Amino acid sequence: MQELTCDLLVIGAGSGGLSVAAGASQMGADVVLLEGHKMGGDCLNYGCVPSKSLLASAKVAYGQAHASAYGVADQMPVVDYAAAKDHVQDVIATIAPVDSQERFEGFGVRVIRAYGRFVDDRVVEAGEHRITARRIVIATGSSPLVPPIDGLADVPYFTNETLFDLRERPEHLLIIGGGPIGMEMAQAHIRLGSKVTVIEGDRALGKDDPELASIVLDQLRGEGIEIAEGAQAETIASTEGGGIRVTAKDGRVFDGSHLLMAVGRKANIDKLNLEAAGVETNRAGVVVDDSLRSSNRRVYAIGDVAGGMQFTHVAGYHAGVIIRSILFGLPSKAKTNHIPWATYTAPELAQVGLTEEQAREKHGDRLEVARFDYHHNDRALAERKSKGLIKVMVVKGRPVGASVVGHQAGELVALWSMAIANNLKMSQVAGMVAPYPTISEVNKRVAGAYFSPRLFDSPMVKRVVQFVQRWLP
Ligand SMILES: Cc1cc2nc3c(=O)[nH]c(=O)nc-3n(C[C@H](O)[C@H](O)[C@H](O)COP(=O)(O)OP(=O)(O)OC[C@H]3O[C@@H](n4cnc5c(N)ncnc54)[C@H](O)[C@@H]3O)c2cc1C
Ligand SMILES: NC(=O)c1ccc[n+]([C@@H]2O[C@H](COP(=O)([O-])OP(=O)(O)OC[C@H]3O[C@@H](n4cnc5c(N)ncnc54)[C@H](O)[C@@H]3O)[C@@H](O)[C@H]2O)c1
Repeated sequence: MQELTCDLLVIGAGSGGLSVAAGASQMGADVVLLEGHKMGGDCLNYGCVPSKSLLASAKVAYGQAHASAYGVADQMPVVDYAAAKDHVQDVIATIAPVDSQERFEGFGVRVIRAYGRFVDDRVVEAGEHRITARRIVIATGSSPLVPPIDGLADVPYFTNETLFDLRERPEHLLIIGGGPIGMEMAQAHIRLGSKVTVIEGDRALGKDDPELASIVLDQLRGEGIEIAEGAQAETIASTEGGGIRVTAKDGRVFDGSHLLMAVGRKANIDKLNLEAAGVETNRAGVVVDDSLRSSNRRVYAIGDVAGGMQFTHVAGYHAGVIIRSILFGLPSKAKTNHIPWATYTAPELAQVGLTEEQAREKHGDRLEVARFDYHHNDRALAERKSKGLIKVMVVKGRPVGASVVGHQAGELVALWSMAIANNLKMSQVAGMVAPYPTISEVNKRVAGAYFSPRLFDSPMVKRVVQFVQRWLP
């Protein structure tokens, strides 16, 4: 066993761990990084990157089949599913050097390719190494949750860890779970030529505003995806023809050729022997305070394993929060009110801060909701992507949440993250000038919509204008 000591030990080389290791090492800390599997973690290998790449192939296929509205003949797309997967792997390979062992060794990080396991409150073993660290960061991410559904163990099924390796196009893909993984993969596959059925126990896209989510669901159903809501999968079995049958609690039956499980995540804590370190856990993962510290003050947890919002940009944000505390000993807290998320279906669905329902519950009558429809955005009309809506929840002139559905919703929501993070007023957003014609004018126009009734429906404003006009030379 080789003994090592360091300032900072990072366990997990995914979105969170790599950000901490890169930042801390470049600012002078002595960093050891452990990775038991692939550098880059879920996002690069099995998550964001492959899913968005496959959606990009799907978008091209859909565009070919729906070109005539633009004066270009529709073409039945000839999809080579395996070639689309080659495209996915090519994108991963292009990004991989950024997350590579070589790059991190170039920063001076000692990278050990082994799973880490706590021995006591500040010592971790990994492979042939025993590492004693002043501070330890758990950034071990999450894995697909595979619930104990009757019969599941007896049929072949895919998760996000195996789907991107599948080379033959599924004839009929059954997807259990109508969250972001389920809905993104549903649209990717219907557009690439599979039949798709989504079996959702509650409400599809249930974490988002229902009014906006329904615009996405209408589009997906219009493209041919069967979305069964309130259908809790209860039993799964193979059929005689070699297919798969899912039966819901209420008796509904769904037959298909392939099955994707997309019912949420479980934190990767099993291999860590956290009891030895006195690190408390709960069902969501490692229990942390606002500073992302665990019950062991030397040990932090960030990203998916910390059990909160599970997104790459959250893992990256967490990294910044703890670097401040670990390297400089400064107080630093993670906030959530300005963290956006987006689901990359077409149309996209994005959220930051409170939804209308949450804002109504928290702020009651003080809440005002400004709305603006994509149908009034000239660029969206020119592109024939005018199905969309933005809602901004405003309290005392400041945004507390924004929900966007439509073309580039994920891009639009970033502005509202900045507004909320900096406690900006709606007047400051309205003061921005967006180039014409861009989709981002939607952001300015919704701020304008907040002020319109105050300016255009106010007898007082009218009286002042008439008075001033009488006296102006
Ligand atoms: C299909 C899919 C699509 C997604 N799309 C998006 C998206 O579009 N946008 C977005 O923001 N998020 C998306 N996500 C979520 C995103 O992938 C995760 O939130 C993000 O990867 C979390 O980063 P992390 O650093 O916490 O964990 P990970 O990136 O998973 O990294 C954890 C690493 O730790 C390693 N590890 C685990 N245990 C140990 C141990 N004991 N010792 C050493 N190493 C260990 C693992 O091998 C892994 O490499 C998606 C997820 C999925 C599944
Ligand atoms: N665009 C993005 O940023 C993006 C994309 C994909 C994933 N992610 C991240 O990955 C996480 C996991 O995604 P997910 O879609 O797996 O999880 P999820 O928790 O968001 O959705 C899972 C869905 O499965 C349903 N479900 C659970 N058990 C069921 C059963 N037995 N039968 C039928 N339905 C059942 C739930 O009601 C829920 O709607 C997301 O929460 C998100 O943080 C992000």
